[in-house]
Amino acid sequence: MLGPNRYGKAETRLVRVHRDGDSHGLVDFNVSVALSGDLTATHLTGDNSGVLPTDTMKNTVYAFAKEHGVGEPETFALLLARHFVSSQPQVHAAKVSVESFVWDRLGPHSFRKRGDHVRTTVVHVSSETVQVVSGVTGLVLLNSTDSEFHGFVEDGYTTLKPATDRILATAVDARWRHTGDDTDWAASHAGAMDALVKAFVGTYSYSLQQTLYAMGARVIEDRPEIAEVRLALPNKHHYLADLSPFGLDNPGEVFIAGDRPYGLIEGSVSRDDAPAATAEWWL
Ligand SMILES: O=c1[nH]c(=O)c2[nH]c(=O)[nH]c2[nH]1
Repeated sequence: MLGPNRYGKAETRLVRVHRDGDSHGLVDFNVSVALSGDLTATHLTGDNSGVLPTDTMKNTVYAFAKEHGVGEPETFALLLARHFVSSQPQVHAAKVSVESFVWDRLGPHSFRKRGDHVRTTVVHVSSETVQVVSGVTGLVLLNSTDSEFHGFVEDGYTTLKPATDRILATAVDARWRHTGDDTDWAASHAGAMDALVKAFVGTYSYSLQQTLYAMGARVIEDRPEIAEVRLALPNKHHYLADLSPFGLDNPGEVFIAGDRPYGLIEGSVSRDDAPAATAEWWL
């Protein structure tokens, strides 16, 4: 029996220049489309009469970028998702994901790509429901103190020493689900980012788990349009270098930046009255 299925064009790379006079605007997106609906025939018999080619989806991304311009990623994703659901009767739901790469302006037509985090958007549209999820990935943060970790379980395999002053560092992977589908997306994203960063900076931490909850709670407190936040926080361990063989003291100054393995702390924080999600949206 054929199970759940969907199909689409993944990772269409779109760069849109808005030539408004001498000062140009630049938008740099990676757009993925996934459609689901009445697609049994193509799987079971190869009857493609209900299959909109993924090549057409890619073309639609570029044509819409020209015809409608490209503003906020949420707006562009909603436009595309609604188009596929409303124009193709056999398509019952569309998921459009956008990775948005930020370029800082250097001049009227010159830009420098920001190397760190990527803004993300995933919208799900069906004939009855709309769900908008915004987020960020690869936002690297570090506190060089105000972090402790002790009081943990110790069994026969535990070697970790309690820490009363350590580096706490992570690369934030966060998604947040909006209550509605009509918000000032730019202001909302900037506000959520600000809340995440301020909570990381301002929390005296006894575990990355505690910091995770503080970050999610701060977003929920600051942003009424957001129903739920999901966070995946790798614990980017920094190990104190042992300099005693060289007769050197090392009171929290020289560290070895660890790579793998890393702790991975994941969790969700939601508003008490958050409406239920209408589509799956795990990280
Ligand atoms: O903040 C932390 N949480 C943990 O669960 C954990 N486990 C560990 O070894 N180090 C840490 N640090």
